[in-house]
Amino acid sequence: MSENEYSTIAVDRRDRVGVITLNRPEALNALNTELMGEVVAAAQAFDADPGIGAIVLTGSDRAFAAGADIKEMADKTFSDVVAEQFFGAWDALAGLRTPTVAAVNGYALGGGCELAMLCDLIIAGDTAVFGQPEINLGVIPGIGGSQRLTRAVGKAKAMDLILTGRQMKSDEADRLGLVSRVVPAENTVQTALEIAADIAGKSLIAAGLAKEAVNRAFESGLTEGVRVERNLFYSTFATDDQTEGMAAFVAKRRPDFQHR
Ligand SMILES: CCCCCCCCCCCCC[C@H](O)CC(=O)SCCNC(=O)CCNC(=O)[C@H](O)C(C)(C)COP(=O)(O)OP(=O)(O)OC[C@H]1O[C@@H](n2cnc3c(N)ncnc32)[C@H](O)[C@@H]1OP(=O)(O)O
Repeated sequence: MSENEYSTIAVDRRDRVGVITLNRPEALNALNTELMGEVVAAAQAFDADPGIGAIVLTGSDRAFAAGADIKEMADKTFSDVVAEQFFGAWDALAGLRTPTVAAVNGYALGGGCELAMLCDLIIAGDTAVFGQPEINLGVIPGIGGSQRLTRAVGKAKAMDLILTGRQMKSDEADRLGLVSRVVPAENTVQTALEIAADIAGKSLIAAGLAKEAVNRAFESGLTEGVRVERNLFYSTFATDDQTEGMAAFVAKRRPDFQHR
């Protein structure tokens, strides 16, 4: 779809940074099937564009996303949700090569917190609140929240947040390592754009390999993870970017990465 054909998101491009803004303010950016489909379509389009080196995902001042759309789920049955192909959308986001940066102000709850945790970096405004309140609805996190939150903050805090459904403010999220940085809410998006532009100025190949290596830590034991990292490191020496990067340092000049 072209950038102006989306109805639940706004899509923008700032040089080498793709920007996706959730745009369902009437429902605090609740994640319904239409919105998730559009987010994935826009993100995959940016991911396929060699001119894009990073993707920023953001919402409004009041809400990044207040969760999956409860009104869309309320009448679903066990068979309905088992049959839904909804999870494919989330798997597609998790599989992006391009580094992703979530810029979070306001509510990131349930699926909203899970969506932020699918991103590689989370830049939180000081008004951001995170949580997995699904238990209040008689359900549990369903898109990785119990897995990614536990790996991010540890069992004790994850159990606290998931069993009580409480909200966690940005300072606690920062202390626990759930978020990358906390900034004044008025600076959240601009800071995320600046960080994304910084990443987009690196070698796109090296950034993709670095992302794969870090994510492998979620999937492997230490020995296997170090082995994978080592092979990915070796592979950087097959790229022109490694040659250019190291030659630029020696010559005391900025590298001109060509992403190959
Ligand atoms: C994904 C959909 C589809 C597909 C089917 C397949 C199902 C299986 C796949 C889905 C798996 C999902 C897994 C996920 O882990 C599950 C969840 O995310 S469950 C939802 C978790 N989130 C919440 O429980 C938060 C709910 N919201 C609130 O508690 C409050 O709104 C708030 C955030 C504390 C803010 O409170 P207030 O400031 O008082 O604002 P309001 O409550 O009045 O809200 C304003 C307006 O927005 C509507 N709204 C808010 N949150 C949601 C939501 N999650 N879904 C739908 N609508 C929401 C709210 O109803 C108000 O609208 P209005 O009533 O004025 O029309």
